[in-house]
Amino acid sequence: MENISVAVIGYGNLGSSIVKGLVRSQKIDPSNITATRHRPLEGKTTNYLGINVSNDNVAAVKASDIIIIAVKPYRVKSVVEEIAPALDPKKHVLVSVASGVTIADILGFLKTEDLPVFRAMPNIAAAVGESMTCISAHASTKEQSALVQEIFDQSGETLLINEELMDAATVLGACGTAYVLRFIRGMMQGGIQIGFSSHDARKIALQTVKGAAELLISNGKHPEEEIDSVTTPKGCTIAGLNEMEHQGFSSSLIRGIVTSYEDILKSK
Ligand SMILES: NC(=O)C1=CN([C@@H]2O[C@H](COP(=O)(O)OP(=O)(O)OC[C@H]3O[C@@H](n4cnc5c(N)ncnc54)[C@H](OP(=O)(O)O)[C@@H]3O)[C@@H](O)[C@H]2O)C=CC1
Ligand SMILES: O=C(O)[C@@H]1CCC=N1
Repeated sequence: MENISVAVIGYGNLGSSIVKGLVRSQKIDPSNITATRHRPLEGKTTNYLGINVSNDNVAAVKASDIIIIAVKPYRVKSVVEEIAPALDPKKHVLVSVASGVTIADILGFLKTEDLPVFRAMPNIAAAVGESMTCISAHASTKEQSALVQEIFDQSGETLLINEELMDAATVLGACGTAYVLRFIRGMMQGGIQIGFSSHDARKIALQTVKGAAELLISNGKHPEEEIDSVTTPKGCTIAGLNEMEHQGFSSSLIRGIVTSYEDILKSK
């Protein structure tokens, strides 16, 4: 990976998280990363991470091997059409992280089937090396697939999936960050009501969420098995959990996930 150069077209919430994850990994020299944005830059063409920043998508493509498209879905067509003449199938690999835009859409914008095109669905925890990134590929060699996976491995866990599951991956793995953050906020609100300062409620909620996830990551168990270890018969945990379920806790989560999924399908 050391000699690979990466262009991130769209240095926004997700694009900057991907870049931070890559820089943090120290597997790629920041000077080999170029990120582009739409708004005019205020003078500096390197930023605090040591990467190149620019408004010139075509120059960024020409200077890079891996091109990550991280603009809003409705901008993918114009950006891909803009950079298409600069893309060389022998050199470049294109990766789109845009929600709901298929590989077939991108090939249509490119007007070629020859370029290796990937979809990847990371989340903003890439910035701290803890993303979950699902990846699917078109017309790529094993080496190209391995390279794209290695790039996203630097910012968390990766999973190769069939593209038909990419919208589901978007909901569970990318929107999922927001669902979990809202859960944490709810924990904090409850914690404050029963006596903690916001600061301490935040600390307790975060470490409790992290600990619960780490338990399952380390032992591979189903959550309900560990819930059994927490719920004392006639105890306070089961009383609270059952009340949460009476109020529709799991059901609202499932419905929210399905609604997000339907929203992506509607946008097509
Ligand atoms: N946010 C998330 O958690 C996730 C987002 N995604 C996908 O990632 C994509 C980006 O989302 P997000 O980061 O939230 O969006 P943002 O609006 O934060 O970022 C979009 C970036 O694209 C830049 N941009 C716009 N037009 C151009 C252009 N013509 N050339 C170069 N750059 C341009 C913007 O520039 P400027 O800053 O100057 O306005 C901005 O930096 C979307 O397609 C989304 O579906 C996928 C998974 C998770
Ligand atoms: O909400 C969105 O549209 C994007 C896609 C996945 C996460 N954020």
